[in-house]
Amino acid sequence: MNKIRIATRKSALAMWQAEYVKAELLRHHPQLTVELVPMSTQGDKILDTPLAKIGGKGLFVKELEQAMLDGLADIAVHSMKDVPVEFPDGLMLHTICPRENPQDAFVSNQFTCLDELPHGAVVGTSSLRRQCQLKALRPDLTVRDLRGNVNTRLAKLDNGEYAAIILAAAGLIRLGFQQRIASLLSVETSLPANGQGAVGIECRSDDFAVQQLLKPLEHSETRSCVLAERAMNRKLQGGCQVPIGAYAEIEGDTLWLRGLVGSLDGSEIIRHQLKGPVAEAEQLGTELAEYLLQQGADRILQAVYQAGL
Ligand SMILES: NCc1[nH]cc(CCC(=O)O)c1CC(=O)O
Repeated sequence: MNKIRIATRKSALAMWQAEYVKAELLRHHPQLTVELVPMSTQGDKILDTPLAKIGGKGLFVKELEQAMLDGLADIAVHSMKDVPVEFPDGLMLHTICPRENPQDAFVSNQFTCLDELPHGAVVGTSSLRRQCQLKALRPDLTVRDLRGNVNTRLAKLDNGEYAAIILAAAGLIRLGFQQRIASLLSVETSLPANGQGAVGIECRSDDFAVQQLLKPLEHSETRSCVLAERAMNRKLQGGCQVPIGAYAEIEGDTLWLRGLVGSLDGSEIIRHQLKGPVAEAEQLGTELAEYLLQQGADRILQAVYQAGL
């Protein structure tokens, strides 16, 4: 094995992440040749429809997966947040890299934080999870859909269409837009999405040569956290476009997992948290989901799906 081809989306953030993996691979294996194979996904092509309405899982990953199955690429680099909780036959999530800041960021040219927003202000986000938590805190706000990659979203804010927008801090930081972050939303205010801020690497399940080369890029703490968060989503059977938050932290040998499921208007939010051994990360995620389901999460999610999303 002397060459690795990386399938990646073409957005600036995806290219940054692929370049990061390329640099890490070369740092650990200086003899290796690494090539990027940029491609467009459905999620990149359909720009005029709110994400939640396009439906279908894996909107941002399917084409990359097909490229690996067809032997046109060896690995795919993803934002873990966009990766469905189940994998197609023949492919696996092999590596989870160190997490960037997992928080949501408040970005505005006029206001420094949520509390400063005037009554009825328009806030942009295309995430049902962010919408639900925003409306729970500030029912007066108008949440308006905001699609597009990070650069597009910032441009729409600058056009004056929104008083503020909410984005993942990780994407802004990676692209050098840290100074655009007016403030970070605490995880209590806006519980992140499962996998937010983490980069994952997918490869063919039987490609042991590539898997060997990927090993040094793995970050075991991030892996445990992301596995717990994904196990929660899997049990809830939530796609990436559902008002579900899941966030894990590690303190010593203990994993602390927080989760929530909410209604679109924020009028109802079911929250719970669990602590347990890091070694049982996935069981914790499943257990937390079971608790949320008992508390009525299934009823809330059914209502979300029936709203035609
Ligand atoms: N859904 C798009 C997406 N996928 C990953 C990130 C940010 C980076 C990350 O979470 O790793 C974003 C943008 C956003 O949510 O603002």
